[in-house]
Amino acid sequence: MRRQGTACVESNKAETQQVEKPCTEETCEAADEEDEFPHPIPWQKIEAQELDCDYGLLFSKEEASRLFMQLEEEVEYFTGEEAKLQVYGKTYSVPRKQATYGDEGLVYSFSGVHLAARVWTPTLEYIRDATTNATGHTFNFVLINRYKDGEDHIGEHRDDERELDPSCPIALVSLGAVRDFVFRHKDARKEPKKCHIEPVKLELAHGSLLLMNSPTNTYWYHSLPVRKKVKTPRISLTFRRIIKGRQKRKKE
Ligand SMILES: O=C(O)CCC(=O)C(=O)O
Ligand SMILES: [Fe+2]
Repeated sequence: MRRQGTACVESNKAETQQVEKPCTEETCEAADEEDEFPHPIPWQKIEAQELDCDYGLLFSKEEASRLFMQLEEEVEYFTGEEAKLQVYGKTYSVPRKQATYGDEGLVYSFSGVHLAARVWTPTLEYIRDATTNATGHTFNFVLINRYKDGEDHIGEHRDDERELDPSCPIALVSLGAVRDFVFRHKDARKEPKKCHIEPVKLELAHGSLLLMNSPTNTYWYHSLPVRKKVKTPRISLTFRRIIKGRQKRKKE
């Protein structure tokens, strides 16, 4: 992604990050003029050893709420077998709802499931294009996760599937309830711990965009932990670029 000349950041309450100082109105304007993308947003850089992310607010609260409601009408989530997950030969229910949309013929495979993309809806195209305008990257696929409340979650994983284009970051758009998002370095997970690398914890705001740049997903696992106090739903959209020739076949 290309960044504005000056980072103009409020705060995303990243617990372990240094927050850059907000810039003045003049420097923000100057940075906007320099930017080649039509929808420049104030980015915050989030860095740690082998972790490189950019975080910013892509949509205002009002627009994010409108998009959330439209997605509630439009998105068709998987049910039945497609809503299950396979780990070491065992089948589990996914503790959230999932859907995939994208360019024709795309299939995304992970944890033993092969998810075929439905055709983009108008709202998904709008969010995808806003993400492209803000980042300069194009995406041909989106995985949508819907968490009905704080009981729904996603366990630690890396999005390192071989069909993902390594030159394209994963762009995570959040709508709805604010949730914690935790990165943990792969060497800090196993016992005995190889090294002490602190986790990186973020709060993903309504309307926010988190760009996970290379090599983040090679070294860092991420999760959205259970948060029992959260009583309202959240939708996450992870826009990706899949290399067509590398996909596995969809299971018959
Ligand atoms: O809900 C989130 O923000 C995370 C989703 C995620 O990690 C994924 O779709 O791979
Ligand atoms: Fe992920």
